[in-house]
Amino acid sequence: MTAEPYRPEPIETFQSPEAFEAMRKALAEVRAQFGRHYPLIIGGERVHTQATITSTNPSNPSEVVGVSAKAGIAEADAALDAAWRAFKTWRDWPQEHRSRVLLKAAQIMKRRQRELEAWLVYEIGKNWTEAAADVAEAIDFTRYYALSALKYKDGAPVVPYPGEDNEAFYIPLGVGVVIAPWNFPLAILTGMTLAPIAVGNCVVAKPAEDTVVIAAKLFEILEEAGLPAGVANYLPGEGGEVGAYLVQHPRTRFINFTGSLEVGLKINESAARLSPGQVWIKRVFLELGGKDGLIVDETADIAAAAQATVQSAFGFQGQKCSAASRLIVVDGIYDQLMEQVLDRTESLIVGPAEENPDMGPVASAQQEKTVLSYIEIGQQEARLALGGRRLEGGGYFISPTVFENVSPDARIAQEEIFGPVLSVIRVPDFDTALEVANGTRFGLTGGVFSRKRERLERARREFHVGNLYFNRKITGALVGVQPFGGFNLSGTDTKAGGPDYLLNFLQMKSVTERF
Ligand SMILES: NC(=O)c1ccc[n+]([C@@H]2O[C@H](COP(=O)([O-])OP(=O)(O)OC[C@H]3O[C@@H](n4cnc5c(N)ncnc54)[C@H](O)[C@@H]3O)[C@@H](O)[C@H]2O)c1
Ligand SMILES: N[C@@H](CCC=O)C(=O)O
Repeated sequence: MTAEPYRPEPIETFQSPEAFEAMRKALAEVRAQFGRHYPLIIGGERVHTQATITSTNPSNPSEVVGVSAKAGIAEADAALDAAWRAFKTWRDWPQEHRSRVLLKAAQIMKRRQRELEAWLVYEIGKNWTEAAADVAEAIDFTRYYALSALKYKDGAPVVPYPGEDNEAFYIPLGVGVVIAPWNFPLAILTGMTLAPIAVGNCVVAKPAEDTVVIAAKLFEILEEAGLPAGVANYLPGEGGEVGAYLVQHPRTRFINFTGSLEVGLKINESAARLSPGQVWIKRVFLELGGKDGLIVDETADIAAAAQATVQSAFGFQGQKCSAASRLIVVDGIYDQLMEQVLDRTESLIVGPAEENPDMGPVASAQQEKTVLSYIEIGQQEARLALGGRRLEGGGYFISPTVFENVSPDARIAQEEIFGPVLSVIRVPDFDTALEVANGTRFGLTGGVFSRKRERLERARREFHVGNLYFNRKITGALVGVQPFGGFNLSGTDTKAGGPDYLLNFLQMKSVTERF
């Protein structure tokens, strides 16, 4: 098999007239397809249900982007059956053949890049570049896992032993359940689905309720790429119902979950309990929330720090697990830095995602409610320096919000808000900054702006997060370049897009023959 070596896709910024025009065209074409129905896909069959999920445009919630079928318990059982049937053959496909299907899927995504971006703009309110980053990451995951899978095909070396023929090789686990969030609804769903599939497993995938249409597009692409029926089953439904059912099911072998801490803990507990008839210990991978801190010390490049802060805090309206939600500033440069942070934040344009503003709407009515409730809490705990308002317009628009004088143990400094709200904490020195940065129950991303080598080296050792960045923004990990996943209650540090990720979905078998 010949394939280009893996390299991350460049992320389109739409500066060229060609890219700009292509995106305008894609937006118009996608808009013309609003309101379509998407059935479940179980064992390759289209399954329509009485119940449905309606996906709307957060920039204008009266617009229906699409409607999906909604799985219940019967469909979940059927999907697990279909996946186990498909597993009987998929597990034995030569690795090159499996990888080839994924490489083809990546190529189809690339051909449909602008269209997929347009769906993301409409369905979840990403501006064009954020949508482009999501699609590029989906392509990256697909190619990276397709190629990484090849390294396991010949098993692992073992030490020779006299009189015996010994070998150790990898086999897939079986059928797993993928439960995805809405915030990277293409990239994360693609990565969590295709990693296990790449090495011979089959999955039942439940996308988030708010992003069923872009998920349906992924399944169209997998089918077109030649993935056999039943290997990946598309099963939108309610998390608390069908998601919870799949998690506890005795025939679920592993659970690949990305989402909130609250749901992740429920899943962990449920999966740990043995269901009647279950003959394995479920593997559970949880990638959860963050309360990510960015430290700026008195030696930092202030303009660069201000720019990175605003990008990290407000990109995709702060709805990234990696978003900077705490800015921890050492006293000496506080006023200078804050002047620039506030200036930059104030100049951000918020509006319908289709118009490619700096910030679109938050994702849903529920998100809007949660973020506004934290803004209210913030007004009691700290000083509102900027924003703090719902904006005019039909969508879920919230102004980028900055709180100053935030105490390290305030709720807005400890709880994940998952919206455009930045808490600024002033500290006397770098030692305190590090202590504050580590002072939450999470440990996902973090950053330091400093020109002092010894401080960067100390942070390298002591800043306890899965993804640490120096002198740059703290979002936008690239597949294969920055393996992604957090410590503490941010999850199981599964490291999506990392060199060992696929091992999570394999088990090693050792066979000895006495000569
Ligand atoms: N660490 C990471 O890599 C990462 C990446 C993206 C998002 N996140 C986190 O995801 C969260 C935002 O996403 P969200 O709002 O979609 O999260 P969520 O936990 O509300 O939902 C995630 C998924 O779980 C399903 N679900 C809900 N209840 C369930 C239950 N009882 N059993 C099984 N499934 C259930 C939902 O339907 C959805 O598909 C944030 O906390 C964010 O930090 C983490
Ligand atoms: N991997 C993404 C975040 C995913 C979670 O929301 C980043 O690095 O910014």
